Amino acid sequence: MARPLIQMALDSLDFDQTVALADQVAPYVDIFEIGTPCIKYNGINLVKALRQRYPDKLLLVDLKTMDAGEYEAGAFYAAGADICTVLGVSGLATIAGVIKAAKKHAAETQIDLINVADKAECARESVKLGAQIVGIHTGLDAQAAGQTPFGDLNDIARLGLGVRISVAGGIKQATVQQVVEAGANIIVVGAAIYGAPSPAEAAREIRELVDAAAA
Ligand SMILES: O=C([C@H](O)CO)[C@H](O)[C@H](O)COP(=O)(O)O
Repeated sequence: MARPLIQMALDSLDFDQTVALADQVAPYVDIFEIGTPCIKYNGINLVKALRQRYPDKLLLVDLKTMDAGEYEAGAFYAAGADICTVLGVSGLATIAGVIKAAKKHAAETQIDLINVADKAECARESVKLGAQIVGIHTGLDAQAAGQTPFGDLNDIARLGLGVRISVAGGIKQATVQQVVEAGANIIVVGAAIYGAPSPAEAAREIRELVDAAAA
């Protein structure tokens, strides 16, 4: 199995704390995600700052675009994003717009299936349009209501879409093995790292667990 990637969800609102957290976990993660609240609060300058500080890391901007796909995402790809997210619920025209913007910058598009009713259909159509990553995502509010991403991950993995699958939603040390075995290629971790007494130590543990599960 190809080594799954670990994506660190940087979900603080504070610019300096976000960069400091990135510095702590950098040795153990493959992708820095600028989370949705963080990008709304800090804007494109944070993308530029992380791009300059980490030229070799993958950088995902969790725009969760809902409209004006090409227009909104284009600026973030130009600033250095490798991946931007677009909501599956936005519809195919918006998804196509983000994909068009990504192609202009030789970058990638991730579909976020959060709150999509027919996830299989949305994933299939998005992949036909050219999306490279399908994101299974139980958001923070849904997590608080007791939901998990595991059932959806199994359903989407079974489709054999031939693109990478990302999984997000409360993934922690105890569930890393399960999601790797279910077929996730990108493991997104936020609170289990930034909420730990030592984020660096938590990220190191997760790296070890992901690599062991994939071995
Ligand atoms: O995308 C996220 C959330 O919707 C806020 O934008 C989180 O970054 C994602 O859920 C990962 O964080 P954890 O669930 O805390 O691991």
